[in-house]
Order: sequence, then structure tokens, then C-alpha cells
Amino acid sequence: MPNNQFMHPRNIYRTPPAFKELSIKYPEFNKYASTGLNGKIVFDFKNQEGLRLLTTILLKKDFGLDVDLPVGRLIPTIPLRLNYLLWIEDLFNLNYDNTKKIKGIDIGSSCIYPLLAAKQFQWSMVGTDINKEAIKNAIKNVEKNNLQNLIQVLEVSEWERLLPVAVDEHYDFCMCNPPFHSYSNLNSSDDEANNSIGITSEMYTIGGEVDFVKKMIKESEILQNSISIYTTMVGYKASLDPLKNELKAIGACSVAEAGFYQGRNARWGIAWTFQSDIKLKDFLPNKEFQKEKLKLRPPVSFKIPETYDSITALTKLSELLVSLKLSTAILKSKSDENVLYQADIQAYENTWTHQRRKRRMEKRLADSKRQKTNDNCLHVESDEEKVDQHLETTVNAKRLFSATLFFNSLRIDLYNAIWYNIPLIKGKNE
Ligand SMILES: C[S@@+](CC[C@H](N)C(=O)[O-])C[C@H]1O[C@@H](n2cnc3c(N)ncnc32)[C@H](O)[C@@H]1O
Repeated sequence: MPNNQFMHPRNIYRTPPAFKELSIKYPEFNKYASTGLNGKIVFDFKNQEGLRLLTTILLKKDFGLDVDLPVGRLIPTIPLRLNYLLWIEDLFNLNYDNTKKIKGIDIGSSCIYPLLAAKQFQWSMVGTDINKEAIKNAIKNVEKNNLQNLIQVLEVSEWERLLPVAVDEHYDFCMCNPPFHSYSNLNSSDDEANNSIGITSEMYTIGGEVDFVKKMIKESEILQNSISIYTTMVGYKASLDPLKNELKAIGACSVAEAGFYQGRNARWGIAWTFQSDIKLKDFLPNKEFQKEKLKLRPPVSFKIPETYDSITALTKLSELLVSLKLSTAILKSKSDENVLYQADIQAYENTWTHQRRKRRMEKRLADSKRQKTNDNCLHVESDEEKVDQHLETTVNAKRLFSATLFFNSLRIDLYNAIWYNIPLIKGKNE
């Protein structure tokens, strides 16, 4: 699973679940799994029924929680829930010793956060929701797990976030996984909204998550120290800036942010406090990784046509780098006879986004020309396309990169960006 190295260091799902073990222990799991040619169990993550089953199995196996996840409702991905909870735990570790009894509020609760928080950390939680069905399911799951002593479930009105719960009582924290999307996106082309599974009130709210959290911020301004640490998750990174501006405007003492990465999915967190004695800390594993990325990113290899000698391969690759406007500084080491070519590559602008589409268009054009001229170099283009695809996926977040390219008649290593395998065929120029 990509992105797992960005999970919270204490997240048990940094090591993906052992599907083989699950398939033996839970025979019903096999309905959604198959054995690949390499003997590995492949799970169908796109199947909602399968995903629901996997989530219930993991909750049982890893947390001793017996949870009913109703059909048609949001299926809570546990690695994400843990990433968020573990960041909150980090914030407590910064401020309190581990004997402190923690009391928190979860706004918008199918009860997954309170269940995990109570079971894993023994925090006592109040879970609120506006949806009667969600409340009913939450209560059922709390009772099923005998956690009534730690979890209370409350129905609240759509217009409120924290006030009804925290007005007369102090809480150590609050958390929230708000409906991300705005009703104006209902039936729109927003992929994120369209791909989410759940009922409308789980996913949509007036003004989207920014307005939802702004209301929470407004209430926090009234409540001040009634809650020591306010936190929320957001589904869009772009929501962080308007929320941080809002927090600045109301004079929050300190603000921190977090990145929750799991599988191919990312979410963000924001925390604030009005207490000057409370310390907050960012959790931005991706940013840390950006600093370290040149050391960490594993190379990816691509085969190039067997008919290429190393000079041809190098020429093709150089053409590609030039077309991507990458600056290439040749660093050929004279001392090492095996090194034919060594270069330092820098990107100053994002020229690779949509390269695949551009290539496809160019290929189509070239194909139609080729039909006329009966040219036979189709193979070469498709390999270049592969390199493009890789560059596109590797550096897709408009991330500029620097890479070192070595060429020694065996392979070209674009360290941290690409690993280009060159077969050992000596050309007549070598
Ligand atoms: C994205 S779901 C999150 C559910 C659960 N916390 C999770 O992480 O799986 C958002 C939830 O917020 C609830 N909700 C919407 N407006 C609310 C409000 N004003 N107060 C409390 N809950 C609300 C919805 O009914 C829904 O259950």
C-alpha cells in the first residue's frame, strides 16, 4: 500500500493486515479475496460488502470491538481513524502525564472514534449526531461492547456543534470528522464526492466542511477553555488555510496541523487552543519525508527495448528529459571506467502533469502518420510513454525534484525518481 510510511509511527496498520491469516481465520473473508499468480492473497477493496467485512474483522481482531456497520452507511477506514486518534494522543503526551483521565467529544459520531478511543486509550467520550439512525446504531454498538461507562451518545441539532455539550462542563478535547462536501456539489462532477459511499447527511453539509468547521470555531470562541484542545479533520487540504485564518482572527493561542496518510488516501487535521499553558505540535510526516525523500524513495524500473544499445537508450532518455524541460548537469566521472554518463537532474517547473495525455495525443497523431508512411518505430514511443507515466505519478504533486542519473551500460538510475534498466548490449560506439 503506498503512503504507509507516512502513517503515524504507532499506527499498527503501517504493516498491512496479513490477508493470508485473515483468509484462514475468517472463511467469509475469502468471498472477497482471491489468490494471485504469485500465491499472494488479493483483496477486492472496491467491493463495499468486502470492505465492510474487512473493517469489522479488523475491529474485532485488533481492538476486541464487536461492531455492526449498517449497509449503505459510511464504512470507517480504521487506519485513518487511528492516525487521527494517535495525533490527539501525541498532543496529550505533550501536556499531561499518562495517568490523566481524558474526556472528549466526538462531533458527528457513528461512534467509531468513541469506540476506538474508549477501548484503546480508556478515554471517556460523548458522541453527538443529528441523524436518528446514526444515534441508534451508535448506542447499539456501545451497548454491544459494554462501553456505556465510557461512552455517552447524544442527539443534537443541525445548527450546533459543541455548545449543547460543553457549555457547563470541561472537556480535554473535541474531535470531528465533518461531512466534507457542500450540498452544491451534490450531483456535481466532484470525483471525491461521487466516489464516497454513505448517506447524504454523512457526506454533505451546507457550505461544505469549511463552513461546518467555521461554525465549530465560532462556538469555540464562546467556549474558550471549556475545551482544552479543539481538533477537527478535513477532507480537502485547501480547507486548512481559510480555517487557520479564522482561528487567527479569533485569537486562538496556538494552532497545529496534521497530515493523515493511509493507502492512497490523505486527510488533514487541525488543532487549536485558547489555553496558553497547552502545547500543540504539528504532525506532518509527508513534509518530513519531502526533506528525506531523496534518500527514501525506492527506485522503479522500466525495461527498454532489447534492441537498444546504451547510447541509443541514453539518447532517448536525454530527449525525454529535454522535452520535460529538466535541467541536466553532466557529472561524468572520469575516474570510474564503468560510468559512461552521470548527471544531476533538476526540475524548476512542473512540465510533466498531463504528459500522459499529451503523449497519447502525440502517439495518436504519430500512429496516423505512421499508417501512411509505414514507419515501424512504434515500440520506442510506448517505452517513452512509460517513463512519462512514471514521472507523472512520481512527481504528481507539483513537487520539484532533483535526481542523479548514472549510466554505466547496465542501467540508468534516476535515483528517487526512476530506475531505468538498460540491457547489457554494447553498441558499436562504445
Ligand atoms: C463524515 S460522517 C463521520 C462519521 C464518523 N465520525 C466517522 O468518522 O466515520 C459525519 C457525521 O456528522 C454528522 N453530523 C452532521 N452535522 C452534524 C452536527 N451539527 N452535529 C453533530 N453531527 C453532525 C452526520 O450525521 C454524520 O454522521
